[in-house]
Amino acid sequence: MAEARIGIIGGSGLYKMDALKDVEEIQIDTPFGSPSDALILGSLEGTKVAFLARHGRNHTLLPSELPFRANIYAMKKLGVEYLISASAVGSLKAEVKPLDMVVPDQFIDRTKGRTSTFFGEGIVAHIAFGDPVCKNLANVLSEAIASLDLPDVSSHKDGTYVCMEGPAFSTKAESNLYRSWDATVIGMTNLPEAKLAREAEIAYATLALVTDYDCWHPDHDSVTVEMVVENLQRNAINAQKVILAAVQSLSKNPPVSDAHSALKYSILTPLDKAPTATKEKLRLLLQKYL
Ligand SMILES: CSC[C@H]1O[C@H](OP(=O)(O)O)[C@H](O)[C@@H]1O
Ligand SMILES: Nc1ncnc2[nH]cnc12
Repeated sequence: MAEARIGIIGGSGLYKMDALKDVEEIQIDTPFGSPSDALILGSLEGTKVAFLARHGRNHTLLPSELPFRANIYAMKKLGVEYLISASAVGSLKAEVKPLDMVVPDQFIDRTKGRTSTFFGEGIVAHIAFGDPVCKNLANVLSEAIASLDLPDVSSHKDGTYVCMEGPAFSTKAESNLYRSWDATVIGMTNLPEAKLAREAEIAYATLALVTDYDCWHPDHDSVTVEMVVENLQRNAINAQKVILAAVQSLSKNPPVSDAHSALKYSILTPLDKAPTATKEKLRLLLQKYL
């Protein structure tokens, strides 16, 4: 199987990477079903990367329908060690404007019943998730933004991403509640991904691309898809520049990441006592520890 150390998951508006060369589409089967779409393997200025359109290339999957486990497992199968998520978000703070970029360091989970673990069926693991994002990978993203001159874009290092269930946007009461929690941005996808990436020992960080002020701002209309789409195109162009700069940095100086050994002290079940079928299903994640 072809390999890439760096993975990119493109969210709303980022369905492909224009600069990818020598592209190969790979249909990957996983014990958790099929990913959102074929993974696209290609070269970004000489560095091999794997790209996946989170909602499918034609945006056919709701946030609640995303096959998060299959997506992360497929990245792992290709050898991905660093995973960059590009995601559209609403802003919960006046100073974080549409077109700005945020590299969050925290998440709040407001999803409902999404499967966010590979474990179960006889193998119990509890990963540490106090720092849900790989700090070193997040720094690479922040430095990549800083290295570029992006008109009308301010960059915000750190911040809290509220992950809501959707697909409807928030009520004003909810939006103001999240503001009272000092949250920075809101989206519908990144938290299950971050958890599963950590279980798969993949360093994960988010490039959050602001499209709107959600519905709390007295001087701005409440978010609509039309409003989001208006900003997505410019965000997608900027995001590709940032990702390219980040990939170049990662290929020269791949940072250490605690995520790469996240399972070391997390598995409670003695693996010699665990069901063979589950060990086989999770072999890709567990092989270092078997
Ligand atoms: C099109 S607005 C709502 C939609 O956009 C974000 O998706 P992604 O994180 O994949 O960029 C948000 O989470 C919602 O899924
Ligand atoms: N306001 C918002 N709420 C949730 N997800 C979003 N994605 C983009 N804008 C959003």
